[in-house]
Amino acid sequence: MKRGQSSTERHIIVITGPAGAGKTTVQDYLETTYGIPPIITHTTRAPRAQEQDGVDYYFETPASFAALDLLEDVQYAGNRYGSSWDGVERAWQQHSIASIVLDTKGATTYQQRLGDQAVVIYLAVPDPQQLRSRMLKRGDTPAAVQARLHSAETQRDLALPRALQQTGIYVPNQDWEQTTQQLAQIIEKLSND
Ligand SMILES: Nc1ncnc2c1ncn2[C@@H]1O[C@H](COP(=O)(O)OP(=O)(O)OP(=O)(O)O)[C@@H](O)[C@H]1O
Ligand SMILES: Nc1nc2c(ncn2[C@@H]2O[C@H](COP(=O)(O)O)[C@@H](O)[C@H]2O)c(=O)[nH]1
Repeated sequence: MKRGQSSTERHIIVITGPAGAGKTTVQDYLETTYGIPPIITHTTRAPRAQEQDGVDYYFETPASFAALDLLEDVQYAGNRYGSSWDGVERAWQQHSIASIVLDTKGATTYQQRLGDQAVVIYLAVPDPQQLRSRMLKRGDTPAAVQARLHSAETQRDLALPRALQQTGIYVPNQDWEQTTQQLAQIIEKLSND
């Protein structure tokens, strides 16, 4: 299959939403529960405690990031992030459904470029105090949490963007049990496509 060629059988679950909403938690759950492989993306951000190169991200320098052949890339809270067709194809070699965690700008790009192959899930946690306490609980420093919450990108991602309102699936992530039930419905529908 050529890069970007449309296929009815292969899908990417694009998980988006504000910082601290639970996107990585959902991605990990989809992998452990359904065997859905994550697409690993690239960033110039420094690794957090416990994060590993090649597992959580490919951690890049500004120079190595600039040399990448990327499908899309963004600036988020002062760092660069980007994803590649190679990453998508590597995940699709393992499973017909893959997942990727993106900001809402990247999610919009995936929807525009992949059409129905991109299934966008918007994880909603509308209360910034809840996002703050989740990031603190995760181990982020208070200064990092403050900077992240005040970034223009997090403020933008607090709401589902207009471009995703028709096709994006709104998933409130307050009650984890309810979240997993909604995820099960999404996976069942995709598996029957
Ligand atoms: N439904 C939930 N209820 C309570 N806590 C949750 C829920 N979902 C995720 N969390 C917790 O919230 C914290 C942030 O989750 P996670 O790191 O997955 O967010 P994220 O959206 O990937 O954040 P970022 O974009 O900043 O990387 C984690 O400690 C996670 O365990
Ligand atoms: N458009 C893209 N967004 C990405 C990519 N990889 C991660 N992200 C998003 O960036 C922010 C910040 O991530 P963090 O790990 O530093 O908290 C978050 O919204 C991610 O979803 C990417 O390749 N492209």
